[in-house]
Parts: sequence; structure tokens; C-alpha cells
Amino acid sequence: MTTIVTLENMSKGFRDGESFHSVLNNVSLTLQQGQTIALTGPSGSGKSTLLNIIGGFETIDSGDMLIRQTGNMHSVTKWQDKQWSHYRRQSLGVIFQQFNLLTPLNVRDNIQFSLALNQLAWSPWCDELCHQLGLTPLLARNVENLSGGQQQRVAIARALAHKPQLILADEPTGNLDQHAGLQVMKLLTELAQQANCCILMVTHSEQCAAFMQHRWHVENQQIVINPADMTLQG
Ligand SMILES: Nc1ncnc2c1ncn2[C@@H]1O[C@H](COP(=O)(O)OP(=O)(O)OP(=O)(O)O)[C@@H](O)[C@H]1O
Repeated sequence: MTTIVTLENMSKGFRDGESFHSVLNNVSLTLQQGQTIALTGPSGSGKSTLLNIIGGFETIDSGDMLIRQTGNMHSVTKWQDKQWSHYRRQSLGVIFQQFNLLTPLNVRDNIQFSLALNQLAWSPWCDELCHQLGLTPLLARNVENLSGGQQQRVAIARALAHKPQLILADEPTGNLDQHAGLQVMKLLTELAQQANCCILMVTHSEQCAAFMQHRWHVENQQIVINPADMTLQG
């Protein structure tokens, strides 16, 4: 298996006025190509923080993070904005709670925009994505007029359109009904198999977690990998 991200003795906390609040302490882990992982843990334990770190949206306090780019692992410690945006554009698909859709644009243009950043054209995979996500009849609609669930599905299509090597998803089915949620989980798993991409997904749902091969649990500032008989908690 090919390693795409490594965290080595990574710690992260936040300043709160005079005090310092440690969130993740001395965490080491690897993400492998094609691996799908459900990330669980109590509220406030650091799940989104971990996703933000791996996506380069938060810096780490100590330790190191290495990311595979052009065939080699690179420490991100000296990365400038240029390297981060290249990594995010080319290798990363992000499905976060804030959809960050381009609001003056319609559904098709939102998806097209993410393809254009990688000089990619609309492909049969995009048609399949839109079909499976129920977006085909909505392609010409302005995204700001869509419901929360519809916007979430557009965000998912946009994140998957360029078949990224790593998908970071934070409760990707949070705004969807059960049918649409299962459809999204099937799509994510299909993509992981087809394109050998890795998925790290925060979820509180046992049903969604069951689609992933592995379970990681955040507790006491540590990541417990594949905990036996783990009970999902909110
Ligand atoms: N930018 C920030 N500034 C200060 N504190 C932060 C920041 N981001 C996160 N935190 C704190 O870090 C801790 C972990 O937050 P995080 O959002 O990662 O938890 P979570 O496990 O994703 O929680 P939830 O399941 O409720 O979404 C919380 O105590 C939170 O208040």
C-alpha cells in the first residue's frame, strides 16, 4: 500500500485568552491509498481539527506532517501557500459542513469550476455523479436557491468530480434523508474502489461508519485505531 499522509508525533492546541487548550497530543498515524476510515469520537474531541490539519487549514504546533506529492513524501513544515493550494486543488476533495459553494453560479458551474482548476473537462463520471446524487434536474439552478440537502449534494459532487487521492469529509450526510445518505455512502465507496482514493470521514452514524473499512476513534487527545467493540458516541 502507498502512504499518502503521515503524522509524526503531532500536537495541536488552541489558545483561549491566557490559557492553552491541548486538543491532539503526540499523534502518529498514516493514511494509505485506497483506505476508507470512519472517524468517531465525542463532541469537541478534535475530529474536525484533525481533518483541518490534514487539509492544511490549521497548522500544527509540534511534530511533523508529510504528504505525498509527485511520487515522494514531503514535510509540510516549509510549505508556502503555493504548495498548499497545489495539494488542495489536485489531491484533495473536501466535504465540510460549510459548503462554500460559489453562490452566483449554478450547479453545473460549481462542479465545472473545481474541474477547471485542474484543467479537466466534464466527464462521464461527472454525469454519473450528478445522476446518483439526484442533481441532473438541478444543473441549471442557482445554488443559492437550493435547500440545505441539495447544496450538500452539490458540495459532494464538486469534491468528487476530479477523483482526488484523498477525501476529507465532515458528516457528509448530515443534512440528507436516509435514502440520499445511503446513496452518498455508496458513491464514496465506489469512488474509493474505482480511483483507489483514501477517505477520512467524520461521522456519528453507525450506518455510515459501516461503509468504511476502518474505524478510528478520537479520545483523550489520541487517535485509537480500529478500537475493538467500539460504541459510536455523539
Ligand atoms: N479555531 C479554534 N480556536 C479555538 N479553539 C478551537 C478552534 N477550533 C477548534 N477549537 C477547539 O478544539 C476542540 C476540538 O474541536 P473540534 O471542532 O475539532 O471537535 P469535534 O470533535 O470535531 O467536535 P464536534 O463533534 O462537536 O464537531 C474544541 O474544544 C474546540 O472548541
